[in-house]
Amino acid sequence: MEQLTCDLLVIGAGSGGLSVAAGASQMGANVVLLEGHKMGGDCLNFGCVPSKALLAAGKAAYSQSHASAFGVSDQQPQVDYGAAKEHVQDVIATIEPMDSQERFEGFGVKVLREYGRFVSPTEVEAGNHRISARRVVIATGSSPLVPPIPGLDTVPFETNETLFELKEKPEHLLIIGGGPIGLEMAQAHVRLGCKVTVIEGAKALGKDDPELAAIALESLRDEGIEIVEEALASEIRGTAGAIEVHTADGAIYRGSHLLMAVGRKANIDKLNLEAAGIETTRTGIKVDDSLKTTNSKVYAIGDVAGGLQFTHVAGYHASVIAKSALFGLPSKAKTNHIPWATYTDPELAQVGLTEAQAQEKFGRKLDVVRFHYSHNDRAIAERKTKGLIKVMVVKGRPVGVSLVGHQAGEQCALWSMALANNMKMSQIAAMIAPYPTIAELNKRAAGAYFSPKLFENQFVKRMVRFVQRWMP
Ligand SMILES: Cc1cc2nc3c(=O)[nH]c(=O)nc-3n(C[C@H](O)[C@H](O)[C@H](O)COP(=O)(O)OP(=O)(O)OC[C@H]3O[C@@H](n4cnc5c(N)ncnc54)[C@H](O)[C@@H]3O)c2cc1C
Ligand SMILES: NC(=O)c1ccc[n+]([C@@H]2O[C@H](COP(=O)([O-])OP(=O)(O)OC[C@H]3O[C@@H](n4cnc5c(N)ncnc54)[C@H](O)[C@@H]3O)[C@@H](O)[C@H]2O)c1
Repeated sequence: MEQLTCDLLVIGAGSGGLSVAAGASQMGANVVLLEGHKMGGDCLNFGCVPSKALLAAGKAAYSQSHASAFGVSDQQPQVDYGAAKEHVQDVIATIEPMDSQERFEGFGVKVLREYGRFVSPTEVEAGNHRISARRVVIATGSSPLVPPIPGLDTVPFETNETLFELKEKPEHLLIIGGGPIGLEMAQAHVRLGCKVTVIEGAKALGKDDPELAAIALESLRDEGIEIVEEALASEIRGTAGAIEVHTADGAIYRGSHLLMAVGRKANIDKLNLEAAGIETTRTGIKVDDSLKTTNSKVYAIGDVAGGLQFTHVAGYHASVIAKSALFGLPSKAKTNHIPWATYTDPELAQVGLTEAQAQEKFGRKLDVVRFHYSHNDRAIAERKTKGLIKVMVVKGRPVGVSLVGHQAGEQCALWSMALANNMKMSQIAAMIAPYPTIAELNKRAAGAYFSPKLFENQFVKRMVRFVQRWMP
């Protein structure tokens, strides 16, 4: 067994682990990085990147069949599903060098392509190496949750780890789970010419504001996706190509392929956490505000930390712990400014509190302002008028923003900045967006907060009349 010592041992080379390793090594730390499977982790290989690439293929097909509104005749798209999957793999291959072993070795990181397991509070074994580290970062991510639904083990099914390799076009894709994975993949597939049924046990897009989720769901249903809610999958039957999902209410849904998209489970099984005195929760590794585990020399970041599970959260976590692991400075992770977006068309995005959460926290102090895409000139020109921005405001400052519509994910970034810096609505209103852009929505939403105060205010009216009387 080869003995290694380092300042920082990073376990897992996904979004979180790579960000820590790149930053720490370039700032002078001696870093060892372990990866048991693919460099780049879920996001690059089985998550964000392939899902957005497949959505882009679906969008290309959809625009062919929906061109007549622009004076261009509709065409029935000729979809080569296998070629669409080759496009997905090509996109992954284009991004891959950024996450490659060679690139990280170029930063001076020692990369070992092995799974790691703790053997003591500060030592980890990986293959024939025993690594002793001053600080350890667990960034092992999550895997698709496969619940023990009776019969599931008797039929072939896809998860996000297999779907992007599937080359045969599903005639009828059944998707269990109406969260972001289920609905993004539902729209990509319906646009590529598959029949799609989404079976959701509770409410589809249930983590988002229901008013805005309803707008997204209406569009998805209009495109032909069957979305059944309050339908808990309770039994699976059938054979390859002829699969049945039975739900608790007695209904049966039949299709050719099945995708399981019912959430995630933290990757902790291989880590032997007991040897390091690291405790877990129902959703992942137990961490405090500074992302330290119950072993003060070990941090957990990204999906495995069991909170919000997004690539940008893993990246943010990396920056939070870099401060404390490298410089010994106090550093805490906040959540109030973390956005998320579901990249269906229309997109659905959220940062900070939803209306219901803000109402519960602030009661009568809360103002909610809305602005509809149908009043945005660019949205009208692009025929993307279905959408809404809703801003929750307390004492002149935004505490949450929900968006549904064209580029909602892009627009959300501005509000994350506003929340991160505790900005006022007046500062958003002072921004000038180029005309005509979707971004004008943000300024108009801020304006909508001030308009009743300015336009329906008797004092303002009297003041203007008074000044006008005396003005030369
Ligand atoms: C279909 C899908 C679409 C998604 N789309 C988006 C999106 O659009 N935007 C977004 O922000 N997020 C998206 N996500 C979520 C995003 O992929 C994750 O939040 C992100 O990848 C988490 O990063 P991570 O570093 O925590 O874990 P991962 O990226 O999963 O990396 C963990 C790595 O650790 C390795 N590992 C595990 N155990 C060990 C061990 N014991 N030793 C060594 N290595 C180990 C794994 O092999 C893996 O490579 C999506 C997820 C899915 C599944
Ligand atoms: N655009 C993005 O940023 C993006 C895209 C995809 C995934 N992700 C990340 O991946 C995570 C996982 O996504 P997900 O969609 O798998 O999980 P999710 O937890 O968001 O949704 C899973 C859904 O499955 C339902 N469900 C569970 N068991 C069921 C059953 N037996 N029958 C019917 N329905 C059942 C749940 O009610 C829930 O609505 C997300 O929370 C997110 O963090 C992000």
